Amino acid sequence: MSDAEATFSSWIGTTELLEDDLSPAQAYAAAATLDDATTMISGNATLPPLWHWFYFLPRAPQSKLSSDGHPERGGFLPPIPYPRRMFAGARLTFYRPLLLGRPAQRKGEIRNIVQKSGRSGNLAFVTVGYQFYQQGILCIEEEQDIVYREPGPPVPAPVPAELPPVPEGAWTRTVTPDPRLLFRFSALTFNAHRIHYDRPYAINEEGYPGLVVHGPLTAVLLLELVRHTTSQRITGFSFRGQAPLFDLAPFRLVATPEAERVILEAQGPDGKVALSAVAELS
Ligand SMILES: C/C(=C\C(=O)SCCNC(=O)CCNC(=O)[C@H](O)C(C)(C)COP(=O)(O)OP(=O)(O)OC[C@H]1O[C@@H](n2cnc3c(N)ncnc32)[C@H](O)[C@@H]1OP(=O)(O)O)C(=O)O
Repeated sequence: MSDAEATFSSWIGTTELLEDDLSPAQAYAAAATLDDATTMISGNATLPPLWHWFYFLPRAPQSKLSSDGHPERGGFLPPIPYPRRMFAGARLTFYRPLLLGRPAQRKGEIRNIVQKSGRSGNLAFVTVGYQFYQQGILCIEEEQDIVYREPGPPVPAPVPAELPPVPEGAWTRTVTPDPRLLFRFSALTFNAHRIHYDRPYAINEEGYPGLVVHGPLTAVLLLELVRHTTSQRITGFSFRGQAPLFDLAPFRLVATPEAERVILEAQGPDGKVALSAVAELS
């Protein structure tokens, strides 16, 4: 066990309970942000997979935000001393869709804290489990990996290169991220992390070459490509962020269907995989 793991092990098992009434207003805002004119949003509609990320928003008062924009650590999340927070990945099982306009509960729990040494320096991964309930029934189970990096050299911008060939039968979409999209996604998720909308901060403080695309935004865009292309039910989804994407160039989404699943990639302008994912279908 590393020093950091020993120091913060008492956080494992910490829980948090949030309630949300799943207002249709937030789903309308999500549909607008995603340029989605077809998803039905009404009192009895169901929430598409991953759209629960637009609910159960953080409630830290302004005076309790850190300089990076996230709520101060040391409450539900442990006070890991590495300053650069990123969303590293998640694994989800969708048992039944949440219903809009009805109260729902989110139970959160700190499940694990692991220190690793990566090419970018020392890393601490915090795994957070979430369970979503409506009328006492478990609807979604989720595990998120949040990574904290120590400060390191500036992250270079990807060098544009030819993209790899698209596999036969794959669905693709090119996304041009811009500050308007990133700002609206930050607003939807009530995420004040400055790397997504404050360019001088992202470059001068955290060492990125531009605004950082939210991992959850890329994940939502990939799963929306699946949802709008197949009529099969999405029962599971997992993803891992391998390299950041920036608002400096378009990136490509590639979805390759297999028997009961879809293999997903977000490819950066350098042709490398920035985020890999799998959607399970039934
Ligand atoms: C919202 C939100 C924040 C965001 O949205 S931030 C933007 C989205 N996230 C990203 O762009 C993260 C992209 N990933 C990276 O930048 C790098 O993968 C990362 C996490 C910095 C690690 O890179 P390294 O080169 O330093 O690490 P290595 O590849 O050498 O691996 C070292 C060990 O760590 C494990 N590992 C690496 N990446 C992940 C991952 N995504 N999930 C889980 N584990 C990971 C890797 O397996 C190695 O482990 P070993 O046991 O083999 O040593 C918000 O803040 O809310």
